[in-house]
Amino acid sequence: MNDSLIIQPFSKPVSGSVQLPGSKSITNRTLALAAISGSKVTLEGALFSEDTRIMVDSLQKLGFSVQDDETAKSITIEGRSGTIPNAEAELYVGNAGTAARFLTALLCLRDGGCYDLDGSPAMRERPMRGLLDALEKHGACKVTYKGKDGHFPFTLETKGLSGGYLEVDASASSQILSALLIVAPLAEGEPLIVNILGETVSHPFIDMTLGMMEQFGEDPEIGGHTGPFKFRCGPYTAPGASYQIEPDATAASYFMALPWVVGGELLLPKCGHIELQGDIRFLDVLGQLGGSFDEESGTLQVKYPHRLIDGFTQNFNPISDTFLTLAALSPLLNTELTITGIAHTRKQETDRIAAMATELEKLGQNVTETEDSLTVHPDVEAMIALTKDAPLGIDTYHDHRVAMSFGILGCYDLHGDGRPWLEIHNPACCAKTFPNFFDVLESLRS
Ligand SMILES: O=C(O)C1=C[C@@H](OP(=O)(O)O)[C@@H](O)[C@H](O)C1
Ligand SMILES: C=C(OP(=O)(O)O)C(=O)O
Repeated sequence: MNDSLIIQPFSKPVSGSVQLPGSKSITNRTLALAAISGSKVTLEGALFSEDTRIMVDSLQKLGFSVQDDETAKSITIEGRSGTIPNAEAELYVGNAGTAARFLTALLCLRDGGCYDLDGSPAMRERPMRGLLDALEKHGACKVTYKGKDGHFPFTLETKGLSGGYLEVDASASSQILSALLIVAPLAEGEPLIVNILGETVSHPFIDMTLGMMEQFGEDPEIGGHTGPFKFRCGPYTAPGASYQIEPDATAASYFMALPWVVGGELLLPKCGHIELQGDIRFLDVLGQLGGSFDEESGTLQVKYPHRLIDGFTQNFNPISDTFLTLAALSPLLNTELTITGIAHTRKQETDRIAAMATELEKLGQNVTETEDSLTVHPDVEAMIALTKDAPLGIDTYHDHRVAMSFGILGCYDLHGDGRPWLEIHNPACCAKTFPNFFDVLESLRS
């Protein structure tokens, strides 16, 4: 793919059906749960992208048998009942938050292992301390940092996970808690009780973890879904020989938004059956923008009979991966938009609040940031003036969601004559979760 992609606006309302990739979060959770189960499982409808490739490659380096078939979108993995086959490995987790946190916890199940872990430059800045401190304090590992304390790269000398009582600060990322919950039932001896210190962000992802642990035969004994959590001891059992992965609800958010931008309607097969992913609640946000949704045989139909353009305030903490989808469209609203609850996204692929603010300001929008919020005062006239002579370039900061969100905005026929006005730099960064995003968008145009 070229270094830059000029987005061709849609000259007529969109219609058609979008085949979405499998969920990143469910694919990488299934791989982690299956690896430490006593079962052989085939993931169907799995995501094939950078983040899941990293998980598959790492599990193979650790000695697990993992076979994948990208054409069939299936991955088969043989569980080793909590054993990590190889005692030594060098793992590279790129910028995959799920792989970084889930693998770190998984490794600690091995007594006497020594693993070197590193990530991309962005990952070296992302929060790991809550997880590493909890594991180290519990005696499950010794961590030697090779760069900045609390961050990648580090060496993990692992000692096995014992039962007892463990406290974790997961206020920087829910993945820290999810990682511990995934390994908790494999603790040796007495059951492991996991207690949360302070607030957790993105709580629907904790529900996803607990829901999938339940599918794999575990159920917390106490504390419900807010903790403390206590599981029985023993490996997981897969719910069957195959496991169907839901389509990715965050990826769906771009195509839920597209008909609002260009008119028309889209069909999203299997999106009517999404149960594990909180991001499907982005539909409630779009409902406030006039969206109407029908569900037939699991296919979700998205259309906008009334294109409401009033702005509003919304706490995006539970669905923070989708805040960029809405923020990028804010220039097309007619009143101010405020998004709150997103401080933790400053420590994700990039500082997402700063990235969105910078790019929206480039488009002439009046933007105010606080530590945990973003307010946009839309100014469509300024955007028209700034793009009248040539397409304006959007920087994407190696963040797939910045690229995809502004990609949807660029589909709007801003000048009324089909002239392109937005150019996405480094569109290939979508490979993290949705490698063919811009091809799918193009197919809808024709
Ligand atoms: O557990 C998961 O699969 C995820 C949890 C969320 O991370 P944070 O809890 O760090 O927000 C989300 O942003 C990420 O894309 C996927
Ligand atoms: C935050 C995200 O990813 P990660 O799994 O790396 O945290 C994301 O996909 O928006």
